[in-house]
Amino acid sequence: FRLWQVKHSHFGKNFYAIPGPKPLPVVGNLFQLLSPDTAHMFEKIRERAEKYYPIYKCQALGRYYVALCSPEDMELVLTNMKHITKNKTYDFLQSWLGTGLLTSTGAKWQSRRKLLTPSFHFSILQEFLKTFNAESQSLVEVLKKECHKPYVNVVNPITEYTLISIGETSMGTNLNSPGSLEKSAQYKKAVYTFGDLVTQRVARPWLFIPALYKMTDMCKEESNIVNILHNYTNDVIHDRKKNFVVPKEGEDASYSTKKRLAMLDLLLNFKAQGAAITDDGIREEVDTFLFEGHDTTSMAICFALMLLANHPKVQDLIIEEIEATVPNDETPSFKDYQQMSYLERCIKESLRLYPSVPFIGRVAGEDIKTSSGYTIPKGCDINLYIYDLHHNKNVYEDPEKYDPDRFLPDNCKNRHPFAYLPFSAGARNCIGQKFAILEIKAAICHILRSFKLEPVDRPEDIKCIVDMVLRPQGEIKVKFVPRT
Ligand code: HEM
Repeated sequence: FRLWQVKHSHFGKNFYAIPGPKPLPVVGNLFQLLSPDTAHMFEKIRERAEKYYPIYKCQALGRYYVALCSPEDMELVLTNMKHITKNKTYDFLQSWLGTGLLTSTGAKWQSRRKLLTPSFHFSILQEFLKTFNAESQSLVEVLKKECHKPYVNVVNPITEYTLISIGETSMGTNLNSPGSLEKSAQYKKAVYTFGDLVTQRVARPWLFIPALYKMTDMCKEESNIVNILHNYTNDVIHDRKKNFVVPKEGEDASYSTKKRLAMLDLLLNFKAQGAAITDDGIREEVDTFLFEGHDTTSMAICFALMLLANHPKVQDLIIEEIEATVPNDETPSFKDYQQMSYLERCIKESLRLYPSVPFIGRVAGEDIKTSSGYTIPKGCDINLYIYDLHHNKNVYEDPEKYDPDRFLPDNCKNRHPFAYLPFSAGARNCIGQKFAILEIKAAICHILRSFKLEPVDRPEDIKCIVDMVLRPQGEIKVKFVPRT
């Protein structure tokens, strides 16, 4: 009866008019969504996106969503404040991230976004650059010890680099002390396990029912994992609290600039001023930023290194640019990195092929008339597939080719403004995008100055999996040859 009711409602009439894989009675598309493994699941999503471009619908056991892959439809959703609420998938992150900036909505999201934006101001990023340069140099030293091997799985050392960097910058904490290393390793493992649990749950709509989920071993595992994740962030906050001195009027705070505080200092200061934020409120933001601020940039650097290893001429051009900008192996300044426009194009192209956040989700806050004439009904979940937008032949010629020149100003000018969305767009775009690009530039610049990269994995060898962040199923292997 419920299904009949939905089918004949305003919601159902519009939803069922949208094309998509044929649903079975009662279970809908359940068997198309369930896959033996997360790499297979990843492939299936790509197949559906190609077959039904620019829009399709899926439905399983009372869960309804519409998938979008075209620039026109992405623009409709991302530019309208009515659609800023995240969809059901994000609810599964809340046991870990609470309702921090990534998962919250409405007035809470608005006030936190306003509060936290200054902690990524470019004057603070200039300060952070000291850390990115120093940590990139430490990364090079780690790679020097590994480069005699036939290859390095870059995921481990690069994740170490990005985790230490976000700890040192936004959190004002040293995650590289002897006591922290084991905990950091546990934390990184827990992030992966959490992502896997969420993916398994999203593919099994019956586990959306809390009472059923609570009876599973997955739920028990999730609560152990969340404990590990929260203990880690509690330590970060505790450590910073010990060293943080509330700045007096007109005084500098350590780890921050004259006028602006780094992210955790800003929250601690906000609380010290008597503002309405609890310790849990601080923890949910630290959880959010520690995760978003290291896992995304780590995967971006790993995929970029693999692509560069496969494109020696691109490496040569980057080296030429670095040498022209910063001669004599000097440490690049903020301005130097800004001038490295070829390096920036290479990173952009790498993020096109491997967007660290491959999809984002929203709820339609009102009916949406799509570019192809369908209506997404109010209240429906929407998945925006950034990965498929970036790989679509309607949007990019020869989409699988790595070609940094796609981002030359002349080659961009006729492209739809929503054709390239690694950092999303609109009000809920990535707050850390400038931080990310600077951190990635510093790592690649230091690595290429010290090593020539040779291919081990080819792009076609790498299978990605469905997760919160775009990841390979296994390793990302690159050979590092020291430059003499
Ligand atoms: C290559 C690196 C990165 C990529 C590709 C990336 C991508 C994205 C995307 C696509 C979103 C929108 C998510 C959504 O709508 O659900 C987002 C949001 C966000 N990102 Fe990033 N991100 C990166 C790095 C970072 C860094 C370094 C930080 C922090 C230091 C960060 C913090 C956040 C936060 C807090 C949000 C939520 C913003 C809001 O809803 O107001 N990200 N990011």
